[in-house]
Amino acid sequence: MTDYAVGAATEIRLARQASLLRAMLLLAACYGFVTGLTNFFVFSRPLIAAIDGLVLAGAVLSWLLLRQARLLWPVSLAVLTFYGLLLLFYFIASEARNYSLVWAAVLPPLAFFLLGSRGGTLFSALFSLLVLALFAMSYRQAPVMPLELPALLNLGAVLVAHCIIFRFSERSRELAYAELARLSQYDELTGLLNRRQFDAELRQHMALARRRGSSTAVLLVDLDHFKHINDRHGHLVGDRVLVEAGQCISAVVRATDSVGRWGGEEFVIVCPDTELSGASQVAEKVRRSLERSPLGDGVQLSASVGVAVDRSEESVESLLARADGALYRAKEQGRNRVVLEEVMETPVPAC
Ligand SMILES: Nc1nc2c(ncn2[C@@H]2O[C@H](COP(=O)(O)OP(=O)(O)OP(=O)(O)O)[C@@H](O)[C@H]2O)c(=O)[nH]1
Repeated sequence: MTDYAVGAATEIRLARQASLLRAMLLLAACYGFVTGLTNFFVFSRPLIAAIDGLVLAGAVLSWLLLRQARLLWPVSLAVLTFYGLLLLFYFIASEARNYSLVWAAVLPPLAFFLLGSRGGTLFSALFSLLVLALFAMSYRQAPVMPLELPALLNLGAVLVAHCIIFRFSERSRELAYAELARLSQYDELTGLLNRRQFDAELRQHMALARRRGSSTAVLLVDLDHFKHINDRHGHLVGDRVLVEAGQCISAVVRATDSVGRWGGEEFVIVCPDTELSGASQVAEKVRRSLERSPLGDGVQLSASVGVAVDRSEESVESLLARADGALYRAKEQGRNRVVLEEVMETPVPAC
C-alpha cells in the first residue's frame, strides 16, 4: 500500500481493536455488576462479590484509559493480564464451585486480536501454562477440585487449540496485509516502485529539498520503438526486456535515488539534491548503459530521456509535466538522446 494506504489500513485495524476491547469491557462490567449483586445478596458470599466488584472497577478504569488512543496497546496488555489473573484467583476463591474457568478460553483469541501474532502467542502460552499449573496443584490438594479430570483436560485442549487456530488466523491476516502493502507499492512485473508510490516519494523528496534549499531532479526514461521489440520477439521477451531495463537503470543510479515504472515502457527516476547539470550526467549514464547492454537475450535497444529540476513552490504534477515535455522533444529530435527542460529566461528588468 502507499504510505497513505498503509496508514489508513493501520488506523482501521486500531479502531477495530479498540471497538472489540470496549465491547469486552462492557461485557465484563455487566457481568461483574450482576454476579456481584447475586453473590452478595443471594448467596451471601462477600469475598466472591468483592472480586466481581474488581471486575467491574477494572472495566470502568480501562474504558476511561482507552479514551487516549495511544494507550490502546498497554491497556490491552493490562486488561488481559488483570482479567487472566483475576480469573484464576476467582476460581481458587470459589473453590472451583462454578464454571468461571470457561472464561479462560476467551483470552487467547482476544490476545491474538489485540496484541498481534507474536504478542498473542506469548500471552496465550504463558496464560495456558498458568492454568495447567493450577490444575496440577489443585489435583495434588484434592478434594478441593470438584471438576472432573476429563472436563479439565477438555478445557486444557481447548486452550491449546485456540492458541493454534488464532495464531494461524492472525499470521494469515498479517501475511495478507504485508502482501497487499507490497502489491500496492511495487510494480508487479519489474519490482520497481509503481506510479502511486513513486508520486508519494517524489512529493516527500521535494518537500525535504525545499527545507534544505536544494533541488530535486526528475528523469523520464522511455525505451525507443518498444512496439517493434514486442512485434519482433514477442511479449514474453518484451517483458524480460522491461525487467532487465529496470535493473540496468537501478544499477547505475545512486542508492539514494528512487526508480519507478511510470507505465508501459516508461521509467522514472528521482534524484534528490541534484541540479540540472548533475541530472543531465545521470541521464546520459542511464541512456548509455541501456544502449550498451543487450537485454532479454540479446535485444539491442535505445532510450530517450527527458530531464527537469523542481522550481520553488512547484507542484509534483508540474515538475513531471516539464520532464515529459523534455522527453517529447527527445523523441521528436530522433530518439536515443537526453533532452533537458527548457530553462526559463529570467526577465531582464527594464531600465
Ligand atoms: N511486453 C510488454 N509490452 C508492453 C508493456 N507495457 C506496454 N508495452 C508495449 O509498449 C509499446 C509502446 O509502444 P509506443 O507507445 O508506440 O512506443 P514505442 O514503440 O516505444 O515508440 P517510441 O516511444 O515513440 O519510441 C506497446 O507496443 C505496448 O504494448 C508490458 O508490460 N509488457
